[in-house]
Amino acid sequence: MAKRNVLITGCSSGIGLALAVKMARDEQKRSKVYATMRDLAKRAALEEAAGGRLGTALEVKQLDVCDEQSIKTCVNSVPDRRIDVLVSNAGKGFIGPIECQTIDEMKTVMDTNFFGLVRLLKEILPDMKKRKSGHIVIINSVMGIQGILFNDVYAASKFAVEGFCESLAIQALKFKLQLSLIEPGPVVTEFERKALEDGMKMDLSAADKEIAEMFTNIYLKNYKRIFQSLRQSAEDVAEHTVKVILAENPPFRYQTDTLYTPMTTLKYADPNGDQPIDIFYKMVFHHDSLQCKS
Ligand SMILES: NC(=O)C1=CN([C@@H]2O[C@H](COP(=O)(O)OP(=O)(O)OC[C@H]3O[C@@H](n4cnc5c(N)ncnc54)[C@H](OP(=O)(O)O)[C@@H]3O)[C@@H](O)[C@H]2O)C=CC1
Ligand SMILES: CC1=C(/C=C/C(C)=C/C=C/C(C)=C/C=O)C(C)(C)CCC1
Repeated sequence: MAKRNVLITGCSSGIGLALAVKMARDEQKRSKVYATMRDLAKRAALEEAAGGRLGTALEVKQLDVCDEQSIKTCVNSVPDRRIDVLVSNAGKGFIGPIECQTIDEMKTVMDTNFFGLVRLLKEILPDMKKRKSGHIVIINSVMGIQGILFNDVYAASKFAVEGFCESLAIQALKFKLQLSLIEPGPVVTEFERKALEDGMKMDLSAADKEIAEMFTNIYLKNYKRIFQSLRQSAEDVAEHTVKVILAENPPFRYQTDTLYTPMTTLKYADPNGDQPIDIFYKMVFHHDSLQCKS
């Protein structure tokens, strides 16, 4: 069987790096991995982790999901432009009260997390459709299904991906293409460190006192602890993603951590949408009265 070409975005750290290395280390040598990143100055960690697979099963390439020309140049450099599996992983977190975030900052989050995927597909989907083969794998988030306090814009960017993919999956089926959304819960990566660092130095003067205190004393104070205790590792998420990539009939949605299944199930179980909001409200403000409405 011919090797499949796998292009992954955002491989300078975290899930992208772990997945690129895992795919390249496959003992059956089933894949050629194009591990991309926007800033090649950050390639050392990936190259070290790839070890002997570098230059054979894994090649490092530049790709910025916010730059159409960089996507085109990267895709054109792949033999016959043949990408069998596209893993859209590049993304950024963003936490805090919206009063303290600028529209430009919000646009960067949407531009990376949502339009980044759209740009990739505009370049890669037409070839997949012509070949009538291809698998599009998106590292999305449980926050694409259920929003969480102080993640308003990040959750919106991940919800946008869900709506886009639900629509596209119908067309994809017509062309025999597969589309899979990977939905991790918290994962300890640079994502967590960067979001916490930005949150800690956020100017909260535009928010009212109650909201500023809630963000500092409830959200930021518990953030590290919640991420440390309820998290998965990037390697764990990569392991699950490899299974989805190699599956004969890959699922449309795949949650990497069953811990979050009750949260997402509740969302679908209550058509009024009140229960998840009620539970999160109690979780944050009234831990003592945490129970489902009957
Ligand atoms: N960590 C978590 O808790 C969770 C993460 N996710 C999702 O997983 C994905 C990977 O994140 P994770 O590994 O955790 O975090 P990391 O911060 O470790 O990795 C994010 C990667 O995306 C890259 N990136 C950011 N902007 C661009 C861009 N414009 N073009 C190309 N690459 C870019 C970063 O590059 P650079 O180093 O240059 O910034 C980095 O390589 C994201 O989509 C995130 O939303 C989903 C659920 C939970
Ligand atoms: C910190 C914190 C909470 C949980 C945060 C979680 C669970 C974040 C998940 C982030 C993810 C999944 C990011 C990537 O996509 C609660 C429970 C709201 C209570 C207040 C403090």
